[in-house]
Amino acid sequence: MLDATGLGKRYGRRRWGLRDCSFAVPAGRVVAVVGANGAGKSTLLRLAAGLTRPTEGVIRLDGTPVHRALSRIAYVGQAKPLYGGFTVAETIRFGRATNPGFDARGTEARLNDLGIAPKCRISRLSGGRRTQVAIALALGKRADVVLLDEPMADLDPLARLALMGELMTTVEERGCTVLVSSHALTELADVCDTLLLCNDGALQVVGGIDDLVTSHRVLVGPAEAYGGGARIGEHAVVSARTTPRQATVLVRVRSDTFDPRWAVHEVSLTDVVLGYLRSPGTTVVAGPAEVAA
Ligand SMILES: Nc1ncnc2c1ncn2[C@@H]1O[C@H](COP(=O)(O)OP(=O)(O)OP(=O)(O)O)[C@@H](O)[C@H]1O
Repeated sequence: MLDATGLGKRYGRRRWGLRDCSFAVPAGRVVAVVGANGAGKSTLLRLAAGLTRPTEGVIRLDGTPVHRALSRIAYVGQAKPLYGGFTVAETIRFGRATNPGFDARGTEARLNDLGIAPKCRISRLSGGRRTQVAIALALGKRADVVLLDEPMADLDPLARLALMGELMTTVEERGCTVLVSSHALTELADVCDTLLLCNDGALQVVGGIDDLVTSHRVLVGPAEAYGGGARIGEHAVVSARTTPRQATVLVRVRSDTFDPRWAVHEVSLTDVVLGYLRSPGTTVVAGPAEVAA
């Protein structure tokens, strides 16, 4: 279980990168960490990696503060710190020398499958190839928690699919927990089961993606059917977009009963994320039991 209580990180004297952040993610989950630019995603992942200490609160892995559990955590940040002068084979040897239990053979095989030969020099690889090496090294560590910050940013569509497939296989085989921060919501929806949505330095939504998708609907109807309130019937309004003629409203549903003036649409992860990002004041935070369900 990776859990945080009252977690916060302040940069300098006044600027909070993240504040009052509490969640609990059981082992074996694949977590989408999403939010606007500057929302606090990288800060959260660096705190989870033990690379930066919290200003307040705590983040633990199975009850131990993460900075005392570093051998169980693998992290790939946005800057991929590989030695340009090393070959891929030397990089793998370095991984084995610095991480007990490192899967050198599996890492080499994984990179070979991607067409990255052991003798390739890191400095000669493209940005996307370097990302693939960095991720292969992180997975080779056989860690209990894998943290990937924007891993898809410089991967082509096929490489993104391959990465998502690899993450699913790794989680199925090893039961580890994966946190992936990304703006690629469609790819995340295919592989992630849990959502952590950061908004302006706070955790706005925490929960199981299936639960979130089944408990929300988009209602489309005539503008006069929506009075601008916090509810439509018994359903809680998350956010609304209106034109003089039409209202499009994301609601958190309370029942199957809807005013017949509304066309009711099922939602995707993207609909949920965009709806909450448009409405920073609306928060949904599931307890550990709900995330675990
Ligand atoms: N080292 C730092 N020093 C000062 N402020 C920082 C530092 N790192 C992050 N911040 C600030 O903390 C806030 C959160 O930044 P963070 O990088 O965690 O956001 P993010 O959600 O990962 O953004 P992006 O999607 O653009 O990568 C921002 O306001 C950012 O300017």
